[in-house]
Amino acid sequence: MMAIVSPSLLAADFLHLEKDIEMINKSGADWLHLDIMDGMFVPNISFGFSVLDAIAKVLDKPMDVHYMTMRPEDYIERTAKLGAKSMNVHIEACGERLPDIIRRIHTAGMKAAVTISPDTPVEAVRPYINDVEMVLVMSVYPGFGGQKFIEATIGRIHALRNMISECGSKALIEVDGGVGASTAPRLVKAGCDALVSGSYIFKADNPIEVIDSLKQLTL
Ligand SMILES: O=C(CO)[C@@H](O)[C@H](O)COP(=O)(O)O
Ligand SMILES: [Fe+2]
Repeated sequence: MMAIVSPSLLAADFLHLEKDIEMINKSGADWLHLDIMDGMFVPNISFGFSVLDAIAKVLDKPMDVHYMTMRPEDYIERTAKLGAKSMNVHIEACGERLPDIIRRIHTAGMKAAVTISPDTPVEAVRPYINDVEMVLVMSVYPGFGGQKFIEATIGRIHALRNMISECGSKALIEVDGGVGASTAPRLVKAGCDALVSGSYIFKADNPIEVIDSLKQLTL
C-alpha cells in the first residue's frame, strides 16, 4: 500500500493561496493538512474560518484539520460544515473532555484523530485507541513549520504500531513535523500510514514531484 500524503498548507505562499490549492488539486496528495493555532495552546496564531471557508470552495481533496487550540470542541460543527474529513485534537488540550469530544466529532460526521505532542507518552492514547480513526504523532513541538525532526519519534511510532495491533485497533498512524527525504522512508518503515509534510513540499521547485516521491514509499 502507498503512503497517504497530507501536505501542510502552513508552508504555502499565503499571498497566492489559490495557486497552491490548484497545485494540490492536480497533485497526487491524498488530503490537505490545515493547522489551526490559537496563541494559547501553542505560542503562534495561524489562520481561521475566513481562510478555511475560502479554501473549501476550491479544494478537491479531503481536509485533515489539526487543531492546536485549547478548546477544539467549540469548532466541531463549523469544521463539519466545511466538509472536513477529520478533526485532529490534542490530548494535552482536551484532558478528561476527550471521550466526549471524540463522540461529538463522530456525531458531526467526521473522523476523529487524537494527537500527541513529543513529550506525551504514547501510552496516553491507549484508552482511546479503539475509538479513534487515527493517531497523529507530532515529530516536532507544535506551533511552527520548518523545524527539525525529533529522532525519538521513530521509536514512538514502533511502540504505537505495537499497541494498535495488540488492541486490534484500526487506527491509522499519521506523523507531523520535519517530514522529508531523510525521515519519510524511516517513518513508513516504522509503521506510519500517513505523512504530513509542509516545507519539504511547498518550498520545493517541483512540489508535485515531491508529493509523488512521498507517495512511492510503500507501507
Ligand atoms: O502542525 C504543524 C506544526 O505545528 C505542522 O503541520 C507543520 O506545518 C509541519 O511543517 P513542516 O515541519 O513539514 O515544515
Ligand atoms: Fe499539523
